[in-house]
Amino acid sequence: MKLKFTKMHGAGNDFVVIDAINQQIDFTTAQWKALADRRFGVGADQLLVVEKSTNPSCDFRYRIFNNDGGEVEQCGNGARAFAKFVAEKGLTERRSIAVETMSGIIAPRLEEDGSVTVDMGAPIFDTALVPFDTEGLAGQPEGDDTLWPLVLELAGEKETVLVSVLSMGNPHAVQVVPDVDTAPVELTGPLIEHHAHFPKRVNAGFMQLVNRQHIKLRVFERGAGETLACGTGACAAVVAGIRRGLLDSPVRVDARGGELSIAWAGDGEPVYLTGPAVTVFEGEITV
Ligand SMILES: N[C@@H](CCC[C@H](N)C(=O)O)C(=O)O
Repeated sequence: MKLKFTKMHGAGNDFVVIDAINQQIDFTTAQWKALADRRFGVGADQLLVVEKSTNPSCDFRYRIFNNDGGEVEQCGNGARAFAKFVAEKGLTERRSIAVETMSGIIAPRLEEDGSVTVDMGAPIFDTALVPFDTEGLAGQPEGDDTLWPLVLELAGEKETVLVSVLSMGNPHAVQVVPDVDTAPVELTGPLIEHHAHFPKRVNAGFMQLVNRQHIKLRVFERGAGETLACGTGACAAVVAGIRRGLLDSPVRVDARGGELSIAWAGDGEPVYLTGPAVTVFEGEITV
């Protein structure tokens, strides 16, 4: 079967975007994985699928598959690419759309300057919903109920890292590091991703505070490894920093592939993610 696709990126987090409204798609996990493969396929951190929604208050349904073939709940940079894709393909005339995802409705809006702002919904702190199993963990530090001590096993040695645990529709564990360039992202990222206390695995964020409205961030993503940017990771890091009293909204987030901006007014309020969405090329592949 021949499949038409568009290669896009958002601050270097790259995607294969597929119109499943005008094409019939019924892929196995192995086929998703093959398409995302950087040597044998097109190559992408995530595959994004555009579908019709059955929810009358939504314009589209948005499905997300990680590079490892697994379907996941949310993707922030992908949401910006999604909004640009449906506009460029003429699938909608609207500049603001409501999009059904596995973890609720999000609302991307195309800005005049070409960037996209997404209402990502409110962060979730209930550990059962992240999901995060707190049984057997040592006591939490005073002041923030989302901060947890996580014990990692590194070459037989135990090391405790303090992580803020929350969900942006998908699970995140964010820690503050002195310098993102020397942070042990490749070493501890996989250990955090697969930590036994996260039954659905987790995205591991490493943030460096530059000032109260500016951070640097690296994210070791669940199912994709370290990416050049992670939109939900940026939302989670800023929410964690504001809750810990370290940051003030809005916050500029420097990822390795570009700059994002995050605004959040506090508990119960939605997080707004603004950043670029770029079309790289169109293609057709036999799958
Ligand atoms: N790159 C994304 C997040 C994609 C999903 C993530 N790897 C997960 O498994 O939850 C973003 O921009 O948010």
